[in-house]
Amino acid sequence: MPVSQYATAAGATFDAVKADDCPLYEVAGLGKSYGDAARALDGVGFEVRAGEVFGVLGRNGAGKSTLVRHLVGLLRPDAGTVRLLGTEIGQEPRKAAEHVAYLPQAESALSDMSVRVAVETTARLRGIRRKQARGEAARLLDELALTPLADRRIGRLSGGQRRLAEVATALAGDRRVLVLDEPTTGLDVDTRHRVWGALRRRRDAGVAIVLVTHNVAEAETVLDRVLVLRGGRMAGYDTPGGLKAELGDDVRLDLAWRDVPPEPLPEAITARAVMSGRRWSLRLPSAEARGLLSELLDGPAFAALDDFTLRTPSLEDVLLAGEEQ
Ligand SMILES: Nc1ncnc2c1ncn2[C@@H]1O[C@H](COP(=O)(O)OP(=O)(O)OP(=O)(O)O)[C@@H](O)[C@H]1O
Repeated sequence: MPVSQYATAAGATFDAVKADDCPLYEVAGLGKSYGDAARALDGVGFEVRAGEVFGVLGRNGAGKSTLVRHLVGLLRPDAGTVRLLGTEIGQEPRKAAEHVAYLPQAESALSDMSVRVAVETTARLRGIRRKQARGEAARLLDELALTPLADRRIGRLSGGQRRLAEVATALAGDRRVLVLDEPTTGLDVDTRHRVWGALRRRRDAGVAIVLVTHNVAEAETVLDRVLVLRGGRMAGYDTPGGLKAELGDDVRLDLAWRDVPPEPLPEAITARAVMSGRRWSLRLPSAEARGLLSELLDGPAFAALDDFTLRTPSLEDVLLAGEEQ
């Protein structure tokens, strides 16, 4: 298999499969049930290539964690196959251990270590020599602004600080595949952006990143391709732009009322808006949205409006689309 050298932001180099070579992951017809419950995954198939951030999106219970646990060899499929670098993962579980860094939703194994020791130890376990591991840990902590917390025990950090330390350990050791389940949960906005930046740099260095996240609006800036899961089935598989194009020329109209919404309102609004207290939101064809908005702005309802926005669809709208129809 042809390989080429990529340098990562952490300073190390390693052989990574080129983006246009064979995919790192090939998943076909994946199915999984937990006992008698409905299928957690059904007929899921996709590829993940080097040098891309591949997003797995979906609502709670859609099957995202079940899917990534298959990618790292922690679950065996009931149906279908998961291939990593051409080999079926169940037949060679060591391959995942060798090439993939996995960040689960909750990581407790590292609680007793300091941040620095956890990152260094993870790098060592991933085959990096002691001196290099020390250097890599220092660079990683610096990159993620964790240096001030380097000597604190992970178990004694705040929830967000702990999550960031766990992200740092996932990035240690320059793995060619990162499988990250909700890496930014609990992180503040600056820290989330720092993590997105770190992921982008690794993607640019040829690393393949599988990313599960509920921070869809932000993740959109980093995602190259996306798999949308709904009830364990594939509801979309494309670039963010391709998925949004499927929504046609629809736009989203968000309305925030000062107090109680006035009556009467156009039925086109009341019948279709998703209402969350004073905030209403609806997706509709752009021409209709413009008409409705000017009707609202010209009528008595205008005085009751606190704010409104009319915008083109986002990836969040793609996720919402199946629920609204
Ligand atoms: N260990 C388990 N035993 C039984 N059912 C499970 C188990 N783990 C998950 N499930 C079920 O499988 C389905 C998919 O769960 P999964 O955790 O993969 O969803 P998810 O998309 O990761 O959700 P979330 O966004 O809430 O993390 C859900 O219906 C869930 O209840």
